[in-house]
Amino acid sequence: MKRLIRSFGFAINGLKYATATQLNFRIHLVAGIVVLAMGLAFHISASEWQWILLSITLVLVTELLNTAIETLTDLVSPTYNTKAGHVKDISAGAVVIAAVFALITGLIIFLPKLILLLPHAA
Ligand SMILES: Nc1ncnc2c1ncn2[C@@H]1O[C@H](COP(=O)(O)OP(=O)(O)OP(=O)(O)O)[C@@H](O)[C@H]1O
Repeated sequence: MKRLIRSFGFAINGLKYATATQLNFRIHLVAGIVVLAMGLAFHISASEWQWILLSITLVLVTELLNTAIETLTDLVSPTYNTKAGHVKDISAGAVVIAAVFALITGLIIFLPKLILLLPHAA
């Protein structure tokens, strides 16, 4: 049990490090909170919540893995190296794919609800 709590503490340290050092992670965290608030405001359905939570999780997890890969790359290859550049670019590409997925999901769920709020939509 003590070991489990210790491991959890290390994981929390990782989250703190990513939040403190990565602007993109902070931006995605805030975007996730805004989307959660929108979900509450629009009373979205259980299946819509599942898509939203999956999207937020996917973006934050890829951001964290990207940060870990960037940090490891800097450690292994502090000077310029073409392969190190590819590793970072590929890792950043994974974040972009997750973010596009999240954006499209958000548009599918919230755009019709936002359009209904427009004055002429009634
Ligand atoms: N050691 C390196 N060798 C070759 N190219 C590199 C190296 N480090 C970075 N690059 C190139 O510069 C880009 C930006 O690298 P950087 O480490 O600044 O990532 P970043 O996404 O800007 O990081 P951060 O999230 O910290 O702002 C990489 O995607 C890669 O193309």
